[in-house]
Amino acid sequence: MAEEAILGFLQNNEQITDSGQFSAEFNLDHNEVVNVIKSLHGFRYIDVQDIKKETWVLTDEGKKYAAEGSPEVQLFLAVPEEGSISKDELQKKLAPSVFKIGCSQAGKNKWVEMGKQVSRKVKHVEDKVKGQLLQIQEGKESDKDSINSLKARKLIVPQIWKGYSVKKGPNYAPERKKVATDLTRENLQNWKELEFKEYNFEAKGAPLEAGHLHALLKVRKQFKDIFVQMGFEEMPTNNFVESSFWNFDALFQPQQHPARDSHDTFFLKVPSTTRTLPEDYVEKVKRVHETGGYGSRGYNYDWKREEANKNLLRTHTTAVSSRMLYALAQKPFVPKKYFSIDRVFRNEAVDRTHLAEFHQIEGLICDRGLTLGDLIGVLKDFFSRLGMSKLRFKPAYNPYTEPSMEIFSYHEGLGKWVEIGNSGMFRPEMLLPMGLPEDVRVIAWGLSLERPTMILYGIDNIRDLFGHKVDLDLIKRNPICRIGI
Ligand SMILES: N[C@@H](Cc1ccccc1)C(=O)O
Repeated sequence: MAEEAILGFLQNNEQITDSGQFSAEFNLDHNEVVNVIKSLHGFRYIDVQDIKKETWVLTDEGKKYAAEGSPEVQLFLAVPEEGSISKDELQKKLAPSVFKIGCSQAGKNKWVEMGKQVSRKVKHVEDKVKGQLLQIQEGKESDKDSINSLKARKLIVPQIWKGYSVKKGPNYAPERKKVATDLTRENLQNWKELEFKEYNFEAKGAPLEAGHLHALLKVRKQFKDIFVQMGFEEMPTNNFVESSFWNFDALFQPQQHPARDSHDTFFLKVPSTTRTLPEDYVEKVKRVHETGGYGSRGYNYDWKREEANKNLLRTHTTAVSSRMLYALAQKPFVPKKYFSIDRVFRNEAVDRTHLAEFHQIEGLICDRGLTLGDLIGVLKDFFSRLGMSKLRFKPAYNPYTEPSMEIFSYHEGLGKWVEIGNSGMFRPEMLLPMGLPEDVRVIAWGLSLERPTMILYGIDNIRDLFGHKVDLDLIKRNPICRIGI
């Protein structure tokens, strides 16, 4: 229908100036006309030019008044011709919004006298608003004043109308020839008899159903790149199961510490204990817990080997750092910069911001004579590479670091300071039993991977990001969000 009309019209006329008017004249649906135009254009039967116009369409409220009359007229008609009606009575007769708007408009128009009693001030009124709305609904031109007043009352909104002007194209013919579009076996065998559709190099093609990287993986890669640029080596983190010894004891975390409770930590049933620990070192750790040494008073309690042997799911990647530092201490000293990004587990109540497992990012530098100033300098360098240059530090407590500092950053988007990590200098009670030289200091910090990822991707429920309820669509659609420069 539309195709015949367009090709037929162009046979006798130079052009279709406006596909909208054309559709109205020939009583065709404009959407259908547009589809045909696109298809004919694809085969170059026609040349086209876009037309964009601003038109007005009725809002839901506007449509209601176009059908039922404006609120002011509805209100006027509800007031008796003679005498008056009480305001309460009038209110009962009308919908609440019609009453409210009707009162103010009919009052403004001086159609009614508004008091406790309401009465008419004029004999007849004309529903201009309804008339104007109908005119717009029918696609007729309206004057500026009515457009402005309807717009102010939110009864109409602008809409961009898109159409085309159309001329004959290089392949124009009054009737469309059937062309072959696919390179099938049959089409290739009959190629001499067939005409093939021209190849469209501009066509978008079918969207690819490819794999998509999870947001956490993308952000992890960025963190990894930053560490590598700063000269850090990655620690091996492939052991989710760890002994309490490396997770807690080696970190000078006393055996009565609440984090070592099964309410906070997942302990393993099978195998419930570790097989081997370095005995000499265990002895030194026991001593520093019980009686101190290296300038420390220790905790003064009975340190139990069975407690240290218990297997658990590591609660922080600092367990890996303690293994690595111990290994480092067994050889002639060389300074090191280490990092890791991997999973840790905590026995937590799950809510919008907590899961029982998450990822920790951890960095440490081990060298002679490091100071708190070095730690602050490294943190400023590290976080500025993430685009966070406004930092604040708050004194904090960790059993294994002294001093310890929580790290806060000013988040421009959220307009407030947010906690982004934890840091500190490992205690001598931790480093000296390992056998590291006395002047070696270790500065370290840790943060979660989930938190910056949620901020970057605007996700407010961690369960949408990770776990069995993860939103697969989000993974498909998520863009590359760059942190830093
Ligand atoms: N292990 C700490 C982070 C941390 C790492 C290194 C030094 C200080 C703190 C945590 O779980 O929050």
